[in-house]
Amino acid sequence: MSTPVKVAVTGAAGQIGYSLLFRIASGSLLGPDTPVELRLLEITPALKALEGVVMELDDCAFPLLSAVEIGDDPNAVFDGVNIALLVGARPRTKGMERGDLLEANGAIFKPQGRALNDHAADDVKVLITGNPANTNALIAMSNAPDIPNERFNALTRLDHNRAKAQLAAKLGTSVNAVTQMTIWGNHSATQYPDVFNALVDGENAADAIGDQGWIESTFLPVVQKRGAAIIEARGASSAASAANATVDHMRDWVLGTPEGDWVSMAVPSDGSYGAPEGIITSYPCTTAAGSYEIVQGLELNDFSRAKIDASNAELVEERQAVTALGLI
Ligand SMILES: NC(=O)C1=CN([C@@H]2O[C@H](COP(=O)(O)OP(=O)(O)OC[C@H]3O[C@@H](n4cnc5c(N)ncnc54)[C@H](O)[C@@H]3O)[C@@H](O)[C@H]2O)C=CC1
Ligand SMILES: O=C([O-])CC(=O)C(=O)O
Repeated sequence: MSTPVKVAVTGAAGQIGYSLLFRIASGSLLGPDTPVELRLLEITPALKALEGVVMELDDCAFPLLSAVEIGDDPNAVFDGVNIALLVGARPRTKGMERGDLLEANGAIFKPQGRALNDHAADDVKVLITGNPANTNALIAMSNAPDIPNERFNALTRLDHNRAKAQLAAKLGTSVNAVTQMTIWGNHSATQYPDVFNALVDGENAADAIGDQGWIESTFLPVVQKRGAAIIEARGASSAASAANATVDHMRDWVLGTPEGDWVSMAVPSDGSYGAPEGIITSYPCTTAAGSYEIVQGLELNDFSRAKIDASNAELVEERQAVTALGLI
């Protein structure tokens, strides 16, 4: 067996943590041949609950789980970590938009960015799930000048998976038939799920749907507002599906995407497709050998262009807000 990979998870005693840790320890993240060491960060009052979760991890007797360490000091917990999954943040409740969490949650990511900068392994990859995910990732990245920017991603894979599921249901096919789906922009209600560049059984998805009205009035709002619909139904924000998407994103980043397909990842903009540089925005990406590339050369019609520009404009506003708060 190889040396254990050190995986940090913040907010480990929370809802998402309760699904995520067991998936990581069972081998879903890095495969059946890679042992993992978990480094779990929580705020001090949640450490007792976290001890209970660790007891449950012990009771699973996972063959791949080599060690678990917990703590409330990011400088200690992030020491030598190769992967950091930053989940810990307050979730929104009914009636809130994710951006309403900027001030409260943004403050968490500045010290965590610094701690990663000072203590993580040289190869660290950082994925931000805690909302508002794109701008929290920008805060963490901006406070970690020694870590290359492209090692900071934010999660839009849940939106990507939701879009695939809605499309497959509409066309009465399997999710496996849906490829080349893209979420553009912010993980917020302005995100743009793009069916014009997606394929269903190899055919253009928009052509297969053949109904612009359904795309605009049903598909887009259902995907954009799915998080709110889950809060309405469950009384709490999505957790198991968010943990699943977090695993999907990091697994693909480390292990690679399949030939002929891509995934949605919020990554630092390099100006591709006219996105302003210096924001973290969702793009179609392929990955290989632990690195991602933004898929180039896709055609965007005027409808798509306007939606993507609006979502990126929202990210610029969020960046201005956190700049004014002194977080970046
Ligand atoms: N990007 C996405 O697709 C999704 C993002 N989310 C977001 O993920 C975040 C976590 O959601 P849940 O697990 O449901 O929330 P939760 O409230 O159940 O758990 C959050 C945990 O984070 C901990 N925490 C707070 N401050 C911390 C800090 N400074 N360091 C370490 N831990 C800290 C809390 O003590 C709590 O245990 C929320 O911001 C939520 O909105 C949720 C679903 C999807
Ligand atoms: O909607 C929320 O607040 C939680 C979340 O990000 C999602 O489910 O997409």
